[in-house]
Amino acid sequence: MTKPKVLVSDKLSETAVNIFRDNGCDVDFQPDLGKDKDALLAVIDQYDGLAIRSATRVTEKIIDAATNLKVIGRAGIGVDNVDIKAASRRGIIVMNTPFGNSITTAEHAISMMMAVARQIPSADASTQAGKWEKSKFMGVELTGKTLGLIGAGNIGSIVADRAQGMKMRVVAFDPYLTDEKAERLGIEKVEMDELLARADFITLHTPLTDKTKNIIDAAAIAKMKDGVRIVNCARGGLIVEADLAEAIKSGKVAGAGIDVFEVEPATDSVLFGLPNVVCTPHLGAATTEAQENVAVQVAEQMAAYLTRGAVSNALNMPSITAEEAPRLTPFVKLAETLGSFVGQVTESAIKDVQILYDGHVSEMNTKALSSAVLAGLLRPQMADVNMVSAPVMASERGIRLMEINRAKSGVFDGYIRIDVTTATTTRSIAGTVFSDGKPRFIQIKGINMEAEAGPHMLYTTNGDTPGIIGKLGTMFGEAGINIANFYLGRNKPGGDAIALVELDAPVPDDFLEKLQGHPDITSAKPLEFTF
Ligand SMILES: NC(=O)c1ccc[n+]([C@@H]2O[C@H](COP(=O)([O-])OP(=O)(O)OC[C@H]3O[C@@H](n4cnc5c(N)ncnc54)[C@H](O)[C@@H]3O)[C@@H](O)[C@H]2O)c1
Ligand SMILES: O=C(O)[C@H](O)COP(=O)(O)O
Repeated sequence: MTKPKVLVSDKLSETAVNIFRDNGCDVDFQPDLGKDKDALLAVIDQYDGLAIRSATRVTEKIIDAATNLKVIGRAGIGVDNVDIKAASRRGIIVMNTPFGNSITTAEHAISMMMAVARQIPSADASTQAGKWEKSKFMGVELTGKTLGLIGAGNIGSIVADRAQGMKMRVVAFDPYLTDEKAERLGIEKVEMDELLARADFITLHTPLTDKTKNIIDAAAIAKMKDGVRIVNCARGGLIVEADLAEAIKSGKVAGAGIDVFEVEPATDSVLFGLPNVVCTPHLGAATTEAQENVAVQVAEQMAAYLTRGAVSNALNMPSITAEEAPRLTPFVKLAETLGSFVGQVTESAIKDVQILYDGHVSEMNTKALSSAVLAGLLRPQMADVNMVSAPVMASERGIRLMEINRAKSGVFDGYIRIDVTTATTTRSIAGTVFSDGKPRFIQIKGINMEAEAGPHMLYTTNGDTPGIIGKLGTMFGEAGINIANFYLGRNKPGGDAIALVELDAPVPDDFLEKLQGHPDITSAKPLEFTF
């Protein structure tokens, strides 16, 4: 088997290279390549994995050219430099390392807060310039002051903890912060306007999203206390730099610590040179410890996915641990097969997909299984869809997904049933996995049967009349088509009957037409399954 090939296109610790190699991947370490988008574009089709930090911009154009890419690994937290939508559509997993640099970044935010409180950079420059400007650099204490956190996730929580150690009172605005977590952290949850009105120091710890972009603008600054100090070690674009610059000049804002900029690298900024503005070049994650953490973690995660199918910390796919992967894999295959069956017999737009997980299957990673059902269902329409892209494709097509988990309710220890509804009908199929690890159909259209899924199958429906099975068998024989397996089922004597026929090769077109024109056969559909 050829080894997966990984490109490291940013400045990652070289430990990552060894981890990739030790875990069965070939790796190209080109730490400056990511900054040159044309160079990246020219080589990206050679790689199965791309490991990056924030300097590589993985645009839709890069993703379109990345015909072999399976995983993008961000050694760090923010993934705003990756077009996740485009990656998902192409079935490429995007993973990050959500905790590896959080302590380091929180410490940087605290350092910035202290540097701004005591004007340390300017005092240092002045002192080293031979001036002794003791009265010029009057600072403020942190003890007893109110810190307002905008965003109280991983980094915000650590900042809160460290600030409390310095006897600050901490309030936070974060719509997704639960009351229980706020209580556990010992912080007061407040609305944005209250935070702006009460905080002596404001630090930002949110991702850059449509909602957080420009969250600190002139209007927000106007609601702040006079003499407030602001720190941004999260993302450029959260603060409108021109508005902050005006507020610094007017004295409304007494200082700012800025690690991240609207445009990076920031070689020029309206904030440069203003009094008590402390700037660093996106150094939040820049410690030996954090860089080692994120490099090791991203390499382990990517290699685990490329060589063993384990998924962790993916932003566009449910996690699958290396331990559960072997047990889950046959059920993923089953889920895809059930989806594929219905996808192949459905020729109109799908509205709803209901997936029932019964018995022990309901305790598995059903998110991953649902992605597999959708992938199987959509593949007849979209050849390249996979478990990553299927949920996006389904939602873009307005397909509603509903999952039901249920305790064991029948003879099987566990099974999956899917009901797929179009404008005119609902199709239903159920299946399970036996100890041989192979998918079995156990019910089609509510009719019980037990059929092993094979690569080439024919599905027929007919009225339950005497002699039909013999007629079918004769037709196959006369056409010289060998039957590998023949499975039958009916809802009641004389009612609806179905047959699933496994063949050694795909059903020839002329034979299919003959079957479809036969007066005793209601429908005949060829089915192909890839395992
Ligand atoms: N400067 C650096 O080098 C550096 C290093 C690491 C992380 N970061 C950035 O820091 C940010 C936070 O990282 P994290 O690990 O704490 O992420 P996180 O996901 O743990 O926390 C983000 C928090 O922001 C909150 N949030 C989302 N939308 C919000 C809104 N509209 N208003 C208020 N809060 C909102 C979320 O509920 C969440 O609690 C990320 O953008 C990350 O990229 C920067
Ligand atoms: O989101 C992050 O992890 C930080 O912004 C760090 O970015 P960097 O890896 O480019 O330093």
